[in-house]
Amino acid sequence: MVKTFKYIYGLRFETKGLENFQVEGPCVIVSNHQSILDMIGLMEILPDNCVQIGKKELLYMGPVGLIMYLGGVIFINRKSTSNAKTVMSGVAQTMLDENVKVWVYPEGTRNGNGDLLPFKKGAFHLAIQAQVPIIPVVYSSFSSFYNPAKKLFISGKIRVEVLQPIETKGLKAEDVADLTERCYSTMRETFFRLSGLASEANGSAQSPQQ
Ligand SMILES: CCCCCCCCCCCCCCC(=O)SCCNC(=O)CCNC(=O)[C@H](O)C(C)(C)COP(=O)(O)OP(=O)(O)OC[C@H]1O[C@@H](n2cnc3c(N)ncnc32)[C@H](O)[C@@H]1OP(=O)(O)O
Ligand SMILES: CCCCCCCC/C=C\CCCCCCCC(=O)OC[C@@H](O)COP(=O)(O)O
Repeated sequence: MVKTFKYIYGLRFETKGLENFQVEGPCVIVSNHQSILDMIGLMEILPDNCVQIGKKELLYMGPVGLIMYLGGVIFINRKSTSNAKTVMSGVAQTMLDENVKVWVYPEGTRNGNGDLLPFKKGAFHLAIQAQVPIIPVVYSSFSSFYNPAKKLFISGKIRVEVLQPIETKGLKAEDVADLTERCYSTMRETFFRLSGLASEANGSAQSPQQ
């Protein structure tokens, strides 16, 4: 049902690298998060046996919260790191026992500012604790067709790339920072390339013709 919104809003997806989802066993999928429109992009490529990590406030969104709950979304309290850590440690064991993939938005919030926010570390702890690969997924910038501040929402194309899995076998908790940084730079580079944007050192992005 969520996928059908792409026809209503005139969104086209161009997807590359879906074969990278063909890993044996569970994995942690990380992707950038610009807006609620990401839910359409999520459903466009969602692999089988995959659940998402979501903020607990979403559980209270009436029928939508109920659908998410029944769909297996794992709710975390972002205001309590210790609570979120406890939940995610449980997830590491469950994903192995039940062979599920877990989808995390490592920016931890929506960001439509034409760049990626620094990544939170939960997804990377999870992958290392479960010793499963990380699969980065990058969606191009929505800003050419969707910008709430400018009251812009027209039809547009979203490029999606599923990148090659990053192995975590043998990595330990002390490797989380490096792994996070590696994943962040690969995804940021891909984001700028897919969006046709030139990156700037201060984090804001400009299109080459601007
Ligand atoms: C009509 C039909 C409708 C159907 C619709 C169906 C839709 C499908 C549902 C889709 C749901 C989508 C939901 C999207 C969202 O809600 S995004 C927001 C929620 N998600 C997240 O926040 C995930 C990303 N966040 C994290 O991973 C964070 O790390 C978090 C675990 C939450 C902790 O937060 P915070 O304290 O702010 O982060 P830090 O990363 O800075 O961590 C602080 C220190 O703790 C250490 N840490 C973190 N996690 C762990 C862990 N698991 N184990 C051990 N240690 C951990 C981390 O290393 C930091 O310490 P150091 O600085 O390294 O010393
Ligand atoms: C003009 C907007 C058009 C909306 C198109 C909707 C298409 C999808 C249809 C129904 C799906 C409803 C599912 C709602 C799930 C919301 C997930 C989400 O995006 O949560 C925000 C959360 O990650 C971060 O929250 P904050 O950015 O910190 O607060």
